[in-house]
Amino acid sequence: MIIKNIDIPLNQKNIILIGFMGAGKTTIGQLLAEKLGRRFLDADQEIERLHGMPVTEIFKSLGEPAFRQMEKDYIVELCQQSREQVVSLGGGSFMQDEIRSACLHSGIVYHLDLTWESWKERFAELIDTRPILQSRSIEEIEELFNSRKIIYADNHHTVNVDTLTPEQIADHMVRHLRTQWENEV
Ligand SMILES: Nc1ncnc2c1ncn2[C@@H]1O[C@H](COP(=O)(O)OP(=O)(O)O)[C@@H](O)[C@H]1O
Ligand SMILES: O=C(O)C1=C[C@@H](OP(=O)(O)O)[C@@H](O)[C@H](O)C1
Ligand SMILES: [Mg+2]
Repeated sequence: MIIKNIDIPLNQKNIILIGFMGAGKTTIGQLLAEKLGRRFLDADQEIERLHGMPVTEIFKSLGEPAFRQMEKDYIVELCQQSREQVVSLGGGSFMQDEIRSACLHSGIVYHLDLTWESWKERFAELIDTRPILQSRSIEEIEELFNSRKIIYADNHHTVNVDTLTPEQIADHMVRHLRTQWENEV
């Protein structure tokens, strides 16, 4: 795969949010984009728009492999073609090598990290809209959480989201990004 957008200035790179379902990627990405005056793209919302159905329906009627293919097509293309966006990924997309590689080469990747204890408190509000959670026991979800954490460790910056509000996290990221942009030589 040829990856474009590698050699662009740091302040033009897409900012890409990764992390487990419910970590706050969509909520914080939207806030961060507003604060930076950038366009916001949520991969799931864009896939829903492109294919004309909700993610839950894609899983139900076309199956998970079809959804993973849609994610790969959409995110790899986005990494190649766009700059200066804030992009929130779906939690499973970073498991695909091509997506991970395209994001890490072309963007600034922030991992929104939270502990299993904090995550469990969000479980009830996630279950209806995350098909991946519906077919698993809590023990299996914990296993998935731990195995994905290893993959998410491949990032540029990690932000712990256990105790702060989305607003505080977005503010922290703005400060962090501005420091990086100012220090670029
Ligand atoms: N820092 C936070 N503190 C408390 N609740 C949060 C926080 N970030 C997100 N949430 C809540 O968790 C749920 C999942 O958030 P969402 O942004 O959809 O996560 P993701 O896109 O990572 O799956 C939402 O109900 C959201 O309001
Ligand atoms: O982790 C996953 O496999 C998924 C995460 C979801 O996005 P969020 O991480 O925004 O919840 C969505 O892409 C889909 O339900 C699958
Ligand atoms: Mg999301």
